[in-house]
Parts: sequence; C-alpha cells; structure tokens
Amino acid sequence: MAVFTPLDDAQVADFLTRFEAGSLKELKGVASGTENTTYFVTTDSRELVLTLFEQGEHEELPFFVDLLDYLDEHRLPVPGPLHDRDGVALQSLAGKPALLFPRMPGKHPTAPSIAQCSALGDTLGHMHSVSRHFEGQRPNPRDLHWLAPMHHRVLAYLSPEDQALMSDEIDTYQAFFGDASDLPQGAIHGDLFRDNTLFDGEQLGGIIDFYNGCTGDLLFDLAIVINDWATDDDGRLNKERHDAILTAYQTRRELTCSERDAWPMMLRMTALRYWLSRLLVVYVDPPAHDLTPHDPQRFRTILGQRLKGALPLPA
Ligand SMILES: Nc1ncnc2c1ncn2[C@@H]1O[C@H](COP(=O)(O)OP(=O)(O)O)[C@@H](O)[C@H]1O
Ligand SMILES: N[C@@H](CCOP(=O)(O)O)C(=O)O
Repeated sequence: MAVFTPLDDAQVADFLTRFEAGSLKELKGVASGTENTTYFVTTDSRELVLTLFEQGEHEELPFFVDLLDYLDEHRLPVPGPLHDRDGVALQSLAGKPALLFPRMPGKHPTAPSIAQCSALGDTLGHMHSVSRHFEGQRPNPRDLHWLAPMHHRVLAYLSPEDQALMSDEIDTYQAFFGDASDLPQGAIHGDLFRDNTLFDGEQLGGIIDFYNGCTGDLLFDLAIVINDWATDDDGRLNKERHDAILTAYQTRRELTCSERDAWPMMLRMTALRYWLSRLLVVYVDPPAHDLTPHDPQRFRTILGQRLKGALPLPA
C-alpha cells in the first residue's frame, strides 16, 4: 500500500483552500505506487491527485515542477501541477513536500494494443521534439556514470557467468558511448513503463510519475519504452508493437544517424539499467515497506535477447 503518511479529511479540506480547486467531497488513499503517498481527491468541481513526497531528493522537486509545467504548456498529456493563489505549486503538508495534480483519465495498459503503442510513440516523439528546448538541467541519475560504479555492489549476488556478463557489458558501453554523448539531448521521462501511463480506450489519457525525469540522451527514453512496451514474455522484441511505436515516434522526430548506430547498444544498456536497479532493491537496499520488488530476472532475460541483435528500425 502506498499511504505512508495518513491524512484526514479536515487536513485536506484546509489544504485545498490554498487553491482554486473547489471544496473537498471525498478523499481516498491509493494502494498502488511504491515511493510516495498518493490520494485521490474529489472536490465539488474536479478530480485531483495529492502526492506527498516521502523520499528522494527533495531539492530536485522544482525541476519536476518546471518540467511538468513546460510539457503541460506545450499540450502534452501530463499532469501539470496546480498552482496556489500566489502562483506556487510546491507546498508542504503534514511536514512533507506536497503537490496537487489533475487526475488523468484511464487505466494502465498491461497488453497494449497496436493503436495504444502508436499513440504512445506519437506522444513520446512530440514530447521529445519540445523537450529538446526545455532549459532546466538534471543529469540522468541512471546513465553510465551510475551503472559503472553501482554494478560492483551486486556482483557478489550473481553467478560467475552473470558477473562476467554485467562487467563486460559495462566495459562495452564505456568504449562505445565514451564520456561525452553526441546523441540528441533533451528532457526525458526516464521511466516510461506501461504503469506510468493511463489509457482511456485507445486514447492516451496521461503520462505520470516524472520523478526519474532528467536531461540526457533522448534515445535512452525511447529504448526504455521499447524494452517494456514491445517485449514478449520470452524477452524477444514484438515486431508489431516495436514498429508501431517507432513509426509513430518518427512522424514527430526522426532519429539521427548517430542514434540509429547507437540503438542496439542503447537497448542493451537500458535493459541492464533495470536489471541492476532491481537487483539493488532486492539485495542491497530493500525498501522499509513490504511491497513486492520488481523481478530483476525479467531484465536479465531481456538483455540476453538484445545481445542476439535488434530488429531493423522502421525508416
Ligand atoms: N495524475 C494522476 N492521474 C491519475 N492517476 C494518478 C496520477 N498520479 C498518480 N496516479 C495513480 O497513483 C498511482 C501511484 O502514483 P505514482 O506517482 O506512480 O506513485 P509512486 O511514485 O509511489 O510509485 C499510479 O499508479 C496511478 O494509478
Ligand atoms: N519502474 C522501475 C522502477 C524505477 O526505477 P528506479 O531506478 O528509480 O528504482 C522498475 O520497473 O524497476
């Protein structure tokens, strides 16, 4: 369950008076979610989501607010945070940093249809075409500068074969990508799994959970999407979903030659990124609460398949 800080109706009713958002009708804790406290808030005028930030780098919250404001202004389907009567979004409630968002419509897709994949690809391409001009900066917290030192912390828990695989992969990425990226840069979501989207039928209702948002290689975002959205149970790429996402994406932003060259390596690196982050959660830094951690083996399997090669990119 993801209500780490319980709130009562009176607290939230009082909190809402800071905004032009109506008065409280109903308050409901959200059971899903892993890091923050989330409530669905119904007022007499709208449906909202209240998030209390329980962990993470609180000094980075202004970056997330600015990014969401920017994407919202560019009409991307993201929850642009509500600003209070003085124009301030970031609040404090029950001693925690707090944000109030519009509630986006829809459900998380588990087996996305081709139409949903196209909608996601189109929106991600649109997002990247505008996020290239976003002025905020937050280095990618899960790029090679993180992978390289962190992988040492999980090696002891792996088989000799997997230890060699992980270390060899990191060496290969370092040799391939080097220190400075020549790939197109911009603001990225950084964790655009299916469960960070909401679909109302085939319509993309919203992209949520921007707390891995950062600036870096746009291709990193796209590879995360393909590895989650377009992978079958055996870890192989699903050609129909793969082509639907990438074709729609490229109607908004065409991949450059350097991105096309880097694509197979980026798919491998982002698969390893989740293999490693999930291993860290299981073995090194388990959360205080009893939520079931995500399965690291899923991304070990995906990495194994990506090592056999990528599918051709649609033109
Ligand atoms: N703006 C929103 N609109 C609709 N549902 C939301 C919104 N924000 C969060 N949710 C719901 O709350 C759940 C938990 O939110 P999330 O930000 O993913 O929490 P956590 O960071 O703790 O994982 C999401 O899976 C989603 O179902
Ligand atoms: N969506 C991720 C969890 C978020 O990644 P983290 O590096 O911030 O822990 C997953 O499915 O593992």
